[in-house]
Amino acid sequence: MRFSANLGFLWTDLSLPDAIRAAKAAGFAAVECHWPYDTPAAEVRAALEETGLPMLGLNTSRGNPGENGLSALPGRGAKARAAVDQALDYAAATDTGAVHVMAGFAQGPEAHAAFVETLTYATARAAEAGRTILIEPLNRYDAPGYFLTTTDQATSIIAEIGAPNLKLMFDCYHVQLMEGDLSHRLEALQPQVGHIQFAGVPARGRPDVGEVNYAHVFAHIRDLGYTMPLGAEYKPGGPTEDTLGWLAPYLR
Ligand SMILES: O=C(O)[C@@H](O)C(=O)CO
Ligand SMILES: [Mg+2]
Repeated sequence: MRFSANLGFLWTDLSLPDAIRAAKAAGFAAVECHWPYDTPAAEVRAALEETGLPMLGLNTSRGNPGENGLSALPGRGAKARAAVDQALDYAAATDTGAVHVMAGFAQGPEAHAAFVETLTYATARAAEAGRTILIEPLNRYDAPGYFLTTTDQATSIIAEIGAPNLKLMFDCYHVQLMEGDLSHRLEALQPQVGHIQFAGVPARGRPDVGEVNYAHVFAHIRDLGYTMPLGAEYKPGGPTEDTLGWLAPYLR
């Protein structure tokens, strides 16, 4: 198994380039981030080249304070497309494979239509550069009112748009809180999955603490033939190095 360090949560005490170096030193095979826009892309690219780690993904902007993405917000289409452009430009400058297009807090048919419109734009633009667009259902405890909450909703949107580069971000943490049944869902949804993330449930801490047995889940993912690095997207609650005991068996 190979793992990707999510630098939105891990090593947040370091600059993004130094966090990339720390992830390499700890044995991660890849990195991913949330919103890297305050760091010049050239600095991130240099750290990626120095370490040899790929950047797997980054997110579109959340928008104004209190917002959590713009793509499903009726009347905000121009801003949503600008966020997509910003993310794809940063991805091009850092050779990042995927962009997670964040839906935002919205409900109802108009939000659905807005989200489909933004994703249609995003997938067409991303396809020109061979990049993937990800959509991610978030749980109702952390993101109450978020538009995208279940894997059923996500796969129905993916089917409606029909773009081969539109994929599901299967975050085991969110899926466990909303739906459970991780093993069956991972198996059934494998064709639509573009990236997998994980964290301990329910505290979103290190993965070897909580109600999910990740040693079992990781073995199941391996047995399904999935070979991409899995995204460690958890809040360490202290020095990241002190939380990496779960990783050690996979580095031998
Ligand atoms: O799970 C998450 O929260 C993230 O993957 C994210 O992209 C930001 O909401
Ligand atoms: Mg996630």
